[in-house]
Amino acid sequence: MRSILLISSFATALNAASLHPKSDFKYLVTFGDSYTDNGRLNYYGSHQAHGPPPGVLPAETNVTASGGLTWPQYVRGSTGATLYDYAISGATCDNNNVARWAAFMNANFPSIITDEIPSFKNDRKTALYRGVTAANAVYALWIGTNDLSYTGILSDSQVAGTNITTYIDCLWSTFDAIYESGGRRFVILNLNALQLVGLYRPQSDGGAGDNQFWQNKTLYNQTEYAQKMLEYTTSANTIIDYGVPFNLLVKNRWPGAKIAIFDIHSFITEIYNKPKNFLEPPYNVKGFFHHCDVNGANCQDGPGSLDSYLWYDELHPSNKTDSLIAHEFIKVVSGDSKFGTYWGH
Ligand SMILES: CCCC(=O)Oc1ccc([N+](=O)[O-])cc1
Repeated sequence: MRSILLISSFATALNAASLHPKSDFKYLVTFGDSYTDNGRLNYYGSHQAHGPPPGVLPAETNVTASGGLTWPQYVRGSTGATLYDYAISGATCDNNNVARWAAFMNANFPSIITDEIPSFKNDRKTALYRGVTAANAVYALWIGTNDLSYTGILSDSQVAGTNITTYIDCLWSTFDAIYESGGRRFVILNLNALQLVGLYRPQSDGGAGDNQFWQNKTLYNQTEYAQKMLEYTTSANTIIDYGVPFNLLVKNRWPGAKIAIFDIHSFITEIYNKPKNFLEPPYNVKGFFHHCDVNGANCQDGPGSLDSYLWYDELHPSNKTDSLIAHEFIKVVSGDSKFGTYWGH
C-alpha cells in the first residue's frame, strides 16, 4: 500500500511539470519582504504605517533593495505579465510569530498575514482583478529571511512559544488565503543561502562586521551563527520540500492547485560556485557593492560595476542577481527549470 502511494505521488510530480501552459501567464501576484518589494514599504512609511486604499497600487521605485529593479519587475519586463506586488521590506510571515519594530513608522513592519494578504483580498474585489482567472495568474511567495534573522529566530526574538514550524505553518496559511480568493498556481521560493550573505558570513571568511542589519555582530561567535543560519535555512527548506506534496496531495488542502518550489537556495549557491556563468568579470561573490555605516548612513558604492556582484549589500542580492532570479523564475513557471520541483493534481 505504501509503495503504491509513493509511485502515484511520483507520477503526479512528473505530470505536473508539463501542466504549465507557457502562454498563460498574464498576471504575477507577489508576497514577501525586501527581496521582492518594489516600493510598498515607502507607501506605508509616508502614510502613518497604513497601506493604500483598495484598488490603488503604490508608486513603484526602480531603486529597490537590490540597488536597481527587483526580480518581479524583471519578470514583468520579459513576459509582459501584469504585476501586483504586495511584498513589504522588513516583513515577516506573521507579526503574531515574529514582529520587527520599524522606528521610522512607529509601528511594526507590516507582515504577510496581518497586511499583505488583507490588502490583496481587498484589491481582489476591485477592478484591478477584473481579468484575473485561476488559469492566467501566478502567485509567488518568498518570505522567511526576516523570520529567521538576527532580529527574529536567530536571536530567539520570536514571540514566546513560536518556532520554525510556526513559520512553516504560516506559509501554508498564506496559500490557504490565496486559494480562498481563487488562486490555483503557486510558486514558493525557498529560503536563500543566508550563510553566504555578508551579514551572516564570518569576518574570517570575508563577511561584514557590525552593520546596519546586525549592529553588534562582532560581539558574537560568528562561525557558530553562520552555521546556525545554515542549519535553519536547510532544515526549513527540507520541511518545505516535504510539506508541499504532503499538504497538497496527501491532505488535499488545495484541491485543483499546482505548486512549484523554486529552490533559490541552490540557485544562489550555483551563482556563488560558478560566478563566471552568471556575473560580469571581475566576479565578486563574497563582498558586496553598497557599504554603509551601522546606522545605514554614509554609504559608498563599489568598486567596479554592480553587475559583477552577487550581493548588493550585507543582505540583499544585487539587481544583476535579481535579473538572473527572474530569468530562472520564468523557467520555473514554464516547467523548464532544474531548480523547480512541480506538484499538482
Ligand atoms: C529579505 C529581508 C530583508 C529585509 O526585509 O530587509 C529590509 C528591511 C527593512 C528595510 N527598510 O526599512 O527600508 C529595507 C530592507
